[in-house]
Amino acid sequence: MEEVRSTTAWVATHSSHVTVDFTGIEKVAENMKNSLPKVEWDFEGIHYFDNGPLTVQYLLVLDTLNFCFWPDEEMSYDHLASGLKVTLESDKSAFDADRLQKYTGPQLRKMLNWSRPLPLEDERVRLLHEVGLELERSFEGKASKLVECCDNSAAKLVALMTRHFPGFRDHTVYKGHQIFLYKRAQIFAADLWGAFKGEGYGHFEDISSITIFADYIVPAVLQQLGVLRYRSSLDNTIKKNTEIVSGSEEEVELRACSVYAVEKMKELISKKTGKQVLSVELDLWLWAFGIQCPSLQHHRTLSVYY
Ligand SMILES: Nc1nc2c(c(CN[C@H]3C=C[C@H](O)[C@@H]3O)cn2[C@@H]2O[C@H](COP(=O)(O)O)[C@@H](O)[C@H]2O)c(=O)[nH]1
Repeated sequence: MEEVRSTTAWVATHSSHVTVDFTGIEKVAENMKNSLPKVEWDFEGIHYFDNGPLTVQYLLVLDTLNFCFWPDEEMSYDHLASGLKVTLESDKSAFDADRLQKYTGPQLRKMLNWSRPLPLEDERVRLLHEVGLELERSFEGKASKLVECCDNSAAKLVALMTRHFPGFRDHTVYKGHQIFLYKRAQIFAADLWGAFKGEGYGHFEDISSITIFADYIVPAVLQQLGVLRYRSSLDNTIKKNTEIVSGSEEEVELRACSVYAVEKMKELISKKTGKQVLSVELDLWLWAFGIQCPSLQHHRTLSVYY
């Protein structure tokens, strides 16, 4: 995760389209210092949970598919989480590694109770197959084995995920430098931590090492809070819902500056309160705020990473 931290900081100090506003960070930190808002994991009540290895399998499948909902206005993360939950409740072997390798687009639609093609459906199917195959080859088909290999380290888990599953390698090149964001790999660690309440499969000694998960909701919230400022051309692009190309300077800056800004916010809140704040806690608060704000306009990039 050090790579995520240092490379996103590099983007923030070389950015052309997005600026991190330290006065904005100061204001948010000042507001938060007296009442650190805690958002419960699964505040929506949409996830599968049985306190065992099947929950780990569920979360891995969920985060394999946890990207790009916006092209269909009615599709959202909630549909995915609850659709997979219902599927697993009615068929406990639905996410066995051999079955993951065989799903088709129409079968995935059925799982999510969806009648039209899903956004990036072929990519979703390909990534499911990839995860099933590698789980079978290296982890006896079980996501729980993968987690057991990590010695209660979230950093090790992210490293293992990105080593074994190419679809989780969320990195890019910006102004000649390799930038790491690792959104879905980190969110998998955070989901385990949240679901198991920091115990069992969710026990990570270094949960403080993970950063926020750079998606399309958090940058929009940060802009609304005055923490990020956009150049007018980027602002117009977002307001007009014009697509931003994956890997473009604008896209990388939106994501990387979000990670960097929340790291700075976290340091400031910790300094003001004398208490350790986690990026994952700030992320959940920002994200929950964002999805409850339907007028929030976010950037649109077709991507399998977020
Ligand atoms: N930064 C950040 N991004 C997150 C999440 C989550 C869900 N986390 C669950 C874990 C525990 C909680 O109870 C949450 O339910 C999804 N996303 C991203 O949002 C986008 C979908 O948005 P919309 O189109 O409106 O459904 C998409 O990029 C998706 O990947 C998060 O926590 N943090």
